[in-house]
Amino acid sequence: MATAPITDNSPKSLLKLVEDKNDKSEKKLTILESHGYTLGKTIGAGSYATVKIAKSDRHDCQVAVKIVSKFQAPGDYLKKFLPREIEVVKGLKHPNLIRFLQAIETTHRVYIIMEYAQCGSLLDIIRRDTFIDELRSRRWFRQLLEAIDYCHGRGVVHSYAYASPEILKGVPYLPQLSDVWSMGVVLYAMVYGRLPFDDTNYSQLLKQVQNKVVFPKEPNVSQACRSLISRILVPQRIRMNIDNIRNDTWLAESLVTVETSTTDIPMDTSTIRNVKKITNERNKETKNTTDIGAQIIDKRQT
Ligand SMILES: Nc1ncnc2c1ncn2[C@@H]1O[C@H](COP(=O)(O)OP(=O)(O)OP(=O)(O)O)[C@@H](O)[C@H]1O
Repeated sequence: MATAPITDNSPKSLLKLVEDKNDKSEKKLTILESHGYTLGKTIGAGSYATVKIAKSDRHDCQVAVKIVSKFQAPGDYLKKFLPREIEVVKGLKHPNLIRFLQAIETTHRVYIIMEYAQCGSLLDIIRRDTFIDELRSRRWFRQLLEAIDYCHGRGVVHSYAYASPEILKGVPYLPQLSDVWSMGVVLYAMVYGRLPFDDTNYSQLLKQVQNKVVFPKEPNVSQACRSLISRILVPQRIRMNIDNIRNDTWLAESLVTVETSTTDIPMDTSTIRNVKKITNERNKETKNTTDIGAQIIDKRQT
């Protein structure tokens, strides 16, 4: 009895094709995909994490995904500091702070989903522009001030990597005033594009922070701005507080010029984030005990 040859069009091979198709559509989704996130390119890397951009179906926008590998990050960071940071940032909702959206933990990784800052970190912007002109510095410093004030109001102190003299000396200190010191360091870093103190050597740093702050000749920074910095970078008993700063002449100066300027601020939704890191790597332990990872996003005032 003659038998029909098996051709490519035979039911069997068609069936095989269908099976292949099914295999593809049933491909296992990654954990992020199953939560509605499609990962894109890498946009940055920190000490323990890689940060990638992603498209979120749920939020219908781009988000940043911080991916912490459990095999690379130290135990203390994973068990103590990271969970604490997540707990704290969950409760913070302010227009000048990067919004925390979700944390997902798997056996291998922790994913932190957050608002995406289009222009990267403040460090990225300083690196790109060498220093930040006073108009932008003033606007961003105001936003920093309001964000920090908001955090303080919620009992959250954000001690940046820029430790105040009282923290370096290990004497009793007022956390809010230490944050003010750190803000002074950030303002200095913005307008000069460098740090006021050399933090590579602890004993030198300790000496420097107790001396009068020194200003370089270049770039040219206004007397009013220098005066503000030099009233912040002083011992805590004479340091300005947030309310004093809010009413400072330099900071209170009108923003009208900023809003109408055509040359200023090339970015529409320019962002500052991660103000804590304009510097060399610092003592992680000190930083992680207090750091809430404040990130500032500039939602340009209109
Ligand atoms: N929400 C975000 N939007 C845009 N870029 C981001 C965001 N979060 C992080 N990045 C980018 O990824 C980089 C690494 O961020 P990450 O938070 O991991 O580390 P870091 O805080 O800068 O450094 P470290 O962890 O070493 O202190 C940042 O410097 C920034 O360029």
